[in-house]
Amino acid sequence: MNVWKSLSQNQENNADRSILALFDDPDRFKAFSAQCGDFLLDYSKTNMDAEAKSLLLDLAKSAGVDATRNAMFDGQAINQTEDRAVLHTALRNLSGRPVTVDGRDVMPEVLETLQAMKTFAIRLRNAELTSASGAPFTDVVNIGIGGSDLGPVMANVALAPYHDGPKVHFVSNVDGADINDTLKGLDPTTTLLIIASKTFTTIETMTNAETGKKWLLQAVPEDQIGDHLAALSTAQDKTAAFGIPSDHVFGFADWVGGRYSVWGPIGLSVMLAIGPEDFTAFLQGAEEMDTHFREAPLEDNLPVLLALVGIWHNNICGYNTRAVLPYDQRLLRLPAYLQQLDMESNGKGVDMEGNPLPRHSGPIVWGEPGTNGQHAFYQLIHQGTRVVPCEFLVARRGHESELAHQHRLLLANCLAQSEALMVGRSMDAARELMREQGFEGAELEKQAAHRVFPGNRPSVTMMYNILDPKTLGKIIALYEHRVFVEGVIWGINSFDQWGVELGKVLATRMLPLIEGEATSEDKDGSTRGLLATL
Ligand SMILES: O=P(O)(O)OC[C@H]1O[C@](O)(CO)[C@@H](O)[C@@H]1O
Repeated sequence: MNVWKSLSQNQENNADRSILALFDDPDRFKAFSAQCGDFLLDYSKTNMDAEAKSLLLDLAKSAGVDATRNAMFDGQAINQTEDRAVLHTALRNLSGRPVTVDGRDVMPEVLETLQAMKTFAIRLRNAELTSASGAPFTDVVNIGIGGSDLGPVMANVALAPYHDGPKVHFVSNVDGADINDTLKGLDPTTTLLIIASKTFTTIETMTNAETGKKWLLQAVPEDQIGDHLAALSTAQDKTAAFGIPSDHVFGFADWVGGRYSVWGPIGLSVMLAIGPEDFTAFLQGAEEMDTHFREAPLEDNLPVLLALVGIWHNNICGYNTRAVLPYDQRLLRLPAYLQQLDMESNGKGVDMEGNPLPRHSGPIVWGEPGTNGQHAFYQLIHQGTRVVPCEFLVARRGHESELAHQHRLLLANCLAQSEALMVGRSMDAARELMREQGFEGAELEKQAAHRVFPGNRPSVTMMYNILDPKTLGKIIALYEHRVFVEGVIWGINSFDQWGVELGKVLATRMLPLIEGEATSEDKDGSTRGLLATL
């Protein structure tokens, strides 16, 4: 029987399996958790049993996860629709181990660029590299969108305790409100604008870059404007045309995907905020996870296991979303970051050969930090008609040692939520509760029904010592490889994003209609109707 069928069979045979009952096995936690250093992945609170786990591992083996992973790390062009290697891992290959693309070792150039970023960051942070007036830069604005924004924003918020450089801001949306509100409080004479765009053609970024440049020109002489600009891009001809001096341009190759780019030049704003040393620790954390992913056997391999949990919930149990719930306020932007990483990578409908997929690909990823979410959408997670697998992340300790009691409360809430999801509350327990409150008869029955928690709802918990740069690097690399493994199992290309193209093309054609320079005759009735109201 094929493995997919065996997995479905396992699930059908155990449709009423109780997650809690799986803990009758005293070794359940040990067998269904794995570690990479202090980072622990607990997937014991899922309804996966030993047979299902073993079948899932067979699935990973038969899909060739090992071989494709090696092909990725070795620089083969696994992004087939763009004929590109996929080498974000080279950006954190601090060992300098040779990585060849088309017969050429790319590592000398990668390390040289990293060194150039460090030199730039040190000089700016030490006020050796100054604004046109000679004053130190107080503020840095990263103008970018998608992968040229979400990664640096997420890391910047996550690493707030390590900020000791200029204040870093982010502008992404083409909505003028974004740049207007960001620049409003800033002084152009002490602000550096970083234009972050892999292609240097993205309409939102280039429009905001022009607006930003005009804002600078109000206070900075035109011939010195270059002092206030930097660029992060693969398109160095375009950065020069924009007026950015070559020593303020940090390039990278096309084998770094946008949503995988925070590790290189796109991370410059993070490096400016936290300093090169902490940025290097961020890379080291990712490098550690890379080594673990390459070397740990599949059954102990965190990215593989997290991917298999995802496949189990999505394809076998039929749960179509997953909630990322960091009990770590500084991971506020992690869900948004993972939405791009996961949904842009694995939101695909055809396999490598272009054939329609026989089963669902990537799930809907969403989330918010706890405990805030508890007072918002957890109602649905606990009592709604849909099952939402949850992914909790929590540190063993916080940075605020003087507020350790608050951290204990945070931990208590995190652990209580996964317990509540699994254990639930039976009708009998709810009746008892209502009886204690003086209800009886039909009213007791009615009130009790509202207080039942079905339970048996799955979650995974990831625990780490503290959210430092190294741990953040590990978390992000873990999720990158998880997305990769899931993609390999579905047989899709996780590294292109053709699904974003059509909207871009239509927006370009729509603009003249909005500006009244073209007629809307060939548009559908809804679009015509909407245009008519402008
Ligand atoms: O860095 P760029 O080239 O401006 O692209 C920004 C983003 O746009 C996308 O291409 C999707 O629209 C993302 O994949 C990418 O991260």
